[in-house]
Amino acid sequence: MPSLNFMGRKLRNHMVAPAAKQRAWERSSPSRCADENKGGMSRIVQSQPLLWAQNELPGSIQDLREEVQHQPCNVHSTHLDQENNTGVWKCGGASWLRKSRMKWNSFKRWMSSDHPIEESNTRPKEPNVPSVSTKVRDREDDTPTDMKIFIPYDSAKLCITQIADDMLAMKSRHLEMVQELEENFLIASQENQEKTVHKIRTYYQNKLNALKRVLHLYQEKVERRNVLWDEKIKILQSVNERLQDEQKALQERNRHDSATWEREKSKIMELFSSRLDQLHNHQASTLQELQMARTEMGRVQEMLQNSKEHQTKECVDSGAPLEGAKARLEVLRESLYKKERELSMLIDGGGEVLNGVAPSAYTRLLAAVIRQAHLVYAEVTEAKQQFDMMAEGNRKTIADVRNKVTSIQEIQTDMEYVEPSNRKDQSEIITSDQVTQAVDLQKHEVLQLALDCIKMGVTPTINGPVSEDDVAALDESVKKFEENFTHGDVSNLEVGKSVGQQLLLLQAELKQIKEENKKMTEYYTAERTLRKKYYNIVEDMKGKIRVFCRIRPQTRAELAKGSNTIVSCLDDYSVILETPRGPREFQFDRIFTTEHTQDDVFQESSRLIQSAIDGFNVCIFAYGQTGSGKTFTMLGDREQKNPGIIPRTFTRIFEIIQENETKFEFKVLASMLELYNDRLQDLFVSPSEAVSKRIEIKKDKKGLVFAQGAEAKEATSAGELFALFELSSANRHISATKMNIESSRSHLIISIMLESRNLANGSMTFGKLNLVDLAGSERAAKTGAKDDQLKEANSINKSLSALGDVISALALEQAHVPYRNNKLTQLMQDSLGGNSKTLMFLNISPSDCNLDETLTSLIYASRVKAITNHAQKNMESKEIAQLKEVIFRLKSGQAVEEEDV
Ligand SMILES: Nc1ncnc2c1ncn2[C@@H]1O[C@H](COP(=O)(O)OP(=O)(O)OP(=O)(O)O)[C@@H](O)[C@H]1O
Repeated sequence: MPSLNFMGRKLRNHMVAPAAKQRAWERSSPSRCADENKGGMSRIVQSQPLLWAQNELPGSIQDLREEVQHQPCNVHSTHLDQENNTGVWKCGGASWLRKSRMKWNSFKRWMSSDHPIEESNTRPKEPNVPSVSTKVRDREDDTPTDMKIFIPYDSAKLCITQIADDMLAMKSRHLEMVQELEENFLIASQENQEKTVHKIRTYYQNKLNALKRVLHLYQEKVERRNVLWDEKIKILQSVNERLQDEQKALQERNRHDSATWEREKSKIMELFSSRLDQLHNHQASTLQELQMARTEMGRVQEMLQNSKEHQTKECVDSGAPLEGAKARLEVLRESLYKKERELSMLIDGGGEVLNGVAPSAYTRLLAAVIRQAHLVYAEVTEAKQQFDMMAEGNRKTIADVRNKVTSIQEIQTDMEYVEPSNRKDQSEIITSDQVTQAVDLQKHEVLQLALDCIKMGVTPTINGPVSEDDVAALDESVKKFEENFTHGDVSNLEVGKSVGQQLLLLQAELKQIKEENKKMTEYYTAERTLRKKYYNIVEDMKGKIRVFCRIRPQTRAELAKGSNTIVSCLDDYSVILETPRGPREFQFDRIFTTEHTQDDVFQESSRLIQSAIDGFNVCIFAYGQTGSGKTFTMLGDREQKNPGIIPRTFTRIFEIIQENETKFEFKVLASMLELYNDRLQDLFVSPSEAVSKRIEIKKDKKGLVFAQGAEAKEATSAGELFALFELSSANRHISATKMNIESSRSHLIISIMLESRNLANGSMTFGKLNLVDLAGSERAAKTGAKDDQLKEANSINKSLSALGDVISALALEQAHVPYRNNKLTQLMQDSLGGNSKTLMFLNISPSDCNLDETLTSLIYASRVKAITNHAQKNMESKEIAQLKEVIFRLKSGQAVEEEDV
């Protein structure tokens, strides 16, 4: 049975009409729809009616294709309507078919025109099944036009139903696809949007971060500057306060002196001003006289003029002379000239004759007054100021008055051009004005002269001829004046002078007291230092553990952070820590500041090296938080430009040995151990070898602690000892903390056994010198330690806390001291509270960022100071030493000489 492919599906259950039947159908349908074939309908449609009448549907593929390809809506509806009318197409499926067709067509249009890509994307072509449109087109091309295929009604119906189903399915699929596409699009756009937003956000976030960093740097800079300024301001403030205090004290002292002086001063000033007033009054009266003389002269001149006119007339009339008038005029003129001379001399400062006083006597009088005044001026500061102010004010007034006088003179010159009738009145006004100004000017000039003379202590020179009577009169007045000065008014001046002198004396006394104070302070400090020194020696003799505190300088990191210094030194023995609750003072045996060198530090500790050689157990150890300067103190810097206690000790040991080699025979043995993660390690062997080595802490019969299993190597020079130390340093554990500082993560214990034999008596001494660089105490959280580092930190803290417990127990003199709690305390047993001289270095940071650690360390070290050791010399007599030697030789199978026994 032949099958049809339709829309990619095989159509089964359809009947293909036999060829004969088809041909008959073709023949019997010549022009069935001739009228309807207006829109170019195919021939198939035109030839249908006959068969339709026989209840047979147009079942050819061509028909279906036609229906599918064209827009048959109106045509087919007409056609179907017709069929309905004829009752052939009765199944009621026309509208259904139409709808399907319409949907199909619209879908086809959508597929072919608008969404070619989507079609290919969403519905991949099956390789062997062509798409509907292609297939139909192919068939159009391939199928001969005269070929007819008849499909039975049932098959067609089924086919159409299937098509409809397909279409519905397809529609729903496409709707889904559209929806999916829309969703995809939405998601994609959303993603795009989010990506863009993310990109923008990241870009701006980066920018913001960079800006923040810059801002942070600036802030740090500003903060650092602020801190510096604050410090400077503080210093300035303290200086200012000190100055203010001093000023207040001086003011206080001056106040009651100046009150007395004020009174005396006003009296002196009154005296001066009354003297000056007298002079001024005299000048004024002289000037008035002069004025009167001038007026009189003017009147006489007028009279003369009148009489001239009269005389001329009379002469003309009678010829008599004007003898009387002339004589009077001469007298007047003479008196006027005299007055003018007096005045000018007075103004020039050198009056020939003043009020009947001769110049030499006048000079003496003036000199006496000026001498007294100058004394006051020179010795009393307030008086000096007052005088200077007065002189300045007076100078200004003189300048003003001179200006006025000049302007009056100018007016006088202009008067020459004024009408003679007006001239008289105006000249009178001007003259009176001139007189007032002249008096004023003289008054101030005299005052200025007096002030200048007082200031410089000189007497103005007066020239001119002097009569005998004048001299006698003046001598009399000078005497009177001097008497007045001595017995009466002048006493005030004396008081002023004595006040000034007292002031000077007081100042000198103050200076002396200050110097004495300074000396006293120096003596006190020296005394205190000496007392402490002796105290230290006594404590040393008693065997107390001595604690030195060393303050390191601020590190670069701390300076960069802008940390403040909170540790200061009161003296060589007291350190003060500024805490939020106020300053706390701690006392130690010695304080070393940043100004102290490695040499200073070693000098203080070198006495103990001699003790070790003398047969004592000596322990020097450094304690402090990480980075506080323990290694710097014990070992020095990495380049060994500033060697610490350990290398210096090596050198010193052999220096002492060399100094005593004629009297003693020495043997130096060294062992170097590390306590890392609660494990003792011999540093003379590599870490890999050390793993298999077991070291145990033991005590010998004398109670001296030693590490069994650790090598002790002999050194015959400082160089050898140093080489041994370098060898051990290479095997040490160090790590970098968060602060990026190379940090010791283990406790370093260097034990130097010093054996000496007295060549004179054969006695043996055994000293042990323990040099310990403890690992840094630290807070794990602060250093950011993790894993191995955290383990290290825990182990270090555990050992240090065990050390703290031992210290507490020893300080409180408890019966049980928990030495055995940790290997560190076990090792240090004979150094702490044992048979030892112990020196502890407490290293601290001066910065506020380490306040907590510094405070803890200071408290810790304060407790250590309370411990008393019982230092004893490890010595054996010659006999014991010899017996030991014999026993040793016997044990080792050597021959024993009689002498030995
Ligand atoms: N007195 C000092 N003068 C100058 N620099 C010092 C002084 N003390 C310490 N330093 C410097 O401070 C830094 C830290 O010192 P150091 O390594 O000695 O500390 P530490 O306490 O031994 O640290 P850790 O416990 O981590 O080993 C070093 O760079 C050191 O040079």
